[in-house]
Amino acid sequence: MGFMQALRNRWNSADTLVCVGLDPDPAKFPDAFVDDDDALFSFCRDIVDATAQYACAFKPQIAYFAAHNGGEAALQRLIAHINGSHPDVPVILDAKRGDIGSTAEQYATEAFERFGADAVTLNPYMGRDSADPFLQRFDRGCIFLCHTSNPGARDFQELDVGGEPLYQHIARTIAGEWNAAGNCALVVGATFPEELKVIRGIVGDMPLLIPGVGAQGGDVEAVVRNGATADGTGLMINSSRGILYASSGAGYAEAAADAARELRDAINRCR
Ligand SMILES: O=c1ccn([C@@H]2O[C@H](COP(=O)(O)O)[C@@H](O)[C@H]2O)c(=O)[nH]1
Repeated sequence: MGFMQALRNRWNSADTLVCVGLDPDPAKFPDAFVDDDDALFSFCRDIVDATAQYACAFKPQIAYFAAHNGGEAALQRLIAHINGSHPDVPVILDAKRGDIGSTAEQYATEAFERFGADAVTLNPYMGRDSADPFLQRFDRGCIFLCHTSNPGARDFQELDVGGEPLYQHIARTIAGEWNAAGNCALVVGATFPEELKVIRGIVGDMPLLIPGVGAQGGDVEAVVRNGATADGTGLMINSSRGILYASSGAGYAEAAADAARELRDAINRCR
């Protein structure tokens, strides 16, 4: 089954739009991991197992693994663990890749074969040929940056390009020309709810990955009101730090589960 179908199944069967972000930072780990040489994997595994029932997707951010010796091997084992123990929950590798075609081929192999991800985040800045190696993988999700959650998103993404802001041109191009196989989605920050509304109007029912609630302060109610599709789905609302570090004590996994459940419930109250 491809990423898009797995995502729709998960939205419906688990009744959740929560994407659990996996951004492991050893400096924030509970004391229980001080002497654990495999802490990146063990901490994330515990979070995954505690939150899977509330997740429509998991989103490991590659930088938090690649920053450490052995971290990429830990990421590989973590995704294998998710695929083995929680096979209904798709995995989005947040890597924001984008390069000339021959290099992009290698990045596609990295995401889908080496790491076994179901979808990957991509930067569309280098254009169609940089995206083709990913778009041709019909069973995998290609999630392109459209309007990001950070303050600097305005620097380039809102520049006028021929009568409309660049982010709207990106949304229109990807929803139209690039989405022939129906395997595209967009990243839109929760911190820009008005832009989210405009993007939803352009892309129809295309799934949107929404970072920026929780630690970045995005408003859940505004996200659901402006971003959900008519059937109350269409969104993967990500929280990373707000779930991972809900507690630094011995009950970190239970606290993460509580945070994920509370986010699911807050979202569902608005649907
Ligand atoms: O526009 C974007 C694109 C990606 N991200 C990533 O999402 C998470 C957010 O983490 P929080 O702790 O929930 O703030 C992180 O992995 C970012 O790299 C984003 O924030 N904004």
